[in-house]
Amino acid sequence: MRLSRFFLPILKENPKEAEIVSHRLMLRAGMMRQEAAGIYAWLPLGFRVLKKIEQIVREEQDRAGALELLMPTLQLADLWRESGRYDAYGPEMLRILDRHKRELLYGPTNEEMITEIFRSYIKSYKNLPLNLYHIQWKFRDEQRPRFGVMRGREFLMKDAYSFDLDEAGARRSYNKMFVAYLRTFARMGLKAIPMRAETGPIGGDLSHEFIVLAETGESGVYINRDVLDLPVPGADVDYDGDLTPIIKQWTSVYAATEDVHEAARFEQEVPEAKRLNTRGIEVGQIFYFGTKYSETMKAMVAGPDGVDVPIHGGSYGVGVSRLVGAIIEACHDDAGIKWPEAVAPFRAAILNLKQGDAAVDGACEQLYRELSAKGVDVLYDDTDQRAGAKFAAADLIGIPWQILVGPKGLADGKVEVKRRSDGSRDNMSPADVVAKLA
Ligand SMILES: Nc1ncnc2c1ncn2[C@@H]1O[C@H](COS(=O)(=O)NC(=O)[C@@H](N)CS)[C@@H](O)[C@H]1O
Repeated sequence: MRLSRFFLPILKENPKEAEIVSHRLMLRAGMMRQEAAGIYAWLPLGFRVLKKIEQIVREEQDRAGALELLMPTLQLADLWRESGRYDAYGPEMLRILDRHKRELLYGPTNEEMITEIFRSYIKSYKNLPLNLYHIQWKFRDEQRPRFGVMRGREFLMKDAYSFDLDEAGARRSYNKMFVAYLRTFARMGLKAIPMRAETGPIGGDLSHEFIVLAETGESGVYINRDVLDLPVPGADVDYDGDLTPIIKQWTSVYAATEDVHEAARFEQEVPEAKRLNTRGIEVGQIFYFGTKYSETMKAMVAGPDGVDVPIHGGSYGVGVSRLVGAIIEACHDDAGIKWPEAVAPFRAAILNLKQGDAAVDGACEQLYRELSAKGVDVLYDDTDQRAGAKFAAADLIGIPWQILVGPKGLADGKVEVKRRSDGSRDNMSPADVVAKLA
């Protein structure tokens, strides 16, 4: 992508409404624009990151055996009356009347709708276990939307829903999602710690939140530092095998949100030097809620003995749009964002340090052509800004690799490669840059 042809409305100043670094940097880096309280337009640079995060979530859901579908954002109120949550959900629910005065709502979550879909087709335990998911926009009329995409009103969520014959089966489904979440967040360069949590409006009696440590996080957390060094299951993890050793390993080290924290146990179990009380950002939450929805909504299957029983369910959410902010909270410095390569909007930026100089222009064009031909996502800063402004922009938007092309280096057949994550620099030939990044 040539920057002269892109749409990247970088802000010079820090927007005053931004209270946390991710909100400030997303606005300054031209990644998004607020259209209403808690409602954002995703501009091209931010949208590229959102799609990369979404794709990692999708790949790990698929690896765990979940099946992707897409449910609508609008739902019938009557569906929520069946489960008894229509009134219980309260003012966070955006209620809508259509032209025929039919009562609709903008879905904050989809337990009811997925249960309705399930019960319409599945009647036998032989079709279980089943895990259906989608990646869809949600609306929650938060009292105080704030911190940019961290607590929005319209936000993108992956929500998966599992269906099993009994609790044992449902726990196996729960464990698959637990492992998939460990892998998902690790692939984004995050350490997301699974912690026991309250179940809240979703319900049930078993839930874990996956929390990224960050001072600006809304959740207070208490952990044994050992949890930060536990191994994340590899891509070859056997989802049809026994996952309980992995779950046991990750849940036997103390990690709890403040709502379920047990101070006495923490003191007793965790050596002083290993105790950490800090804050974190909830990037995902998983729930086992048994027959909460299947009983009220009559989602039954005939068991092995032919008798109809309500299925045991669970739901599993990931804050896809929140993750854009969470990753910035975890990966930034004073100059701007430091994207982990897996989610960066572009892998490399070519900075032409002397626009109009034939040798420099030629070298940049050749690098741009060769890297693009090898499938490397490149942003070529071919604007006529001075070098200092180009350095600042590249640091701000957080592209992992910067390729600085100037007349002096070129005279020696070299360009400078800067690694954004640690600031390290290397001089090498353009051909070696292509070999390194392709
Ligand atoms: N207002 C919000 N803005 C941005 N992300 C949010 C917001 N509310 C929740 N999320 C994200 O969405 C994830 C799942 O939301 S949730 O309420 O915990 N779970 C559910 O809704 C279940 N139905 C999971 S399928 C959260 O872990 C969080 O990362």
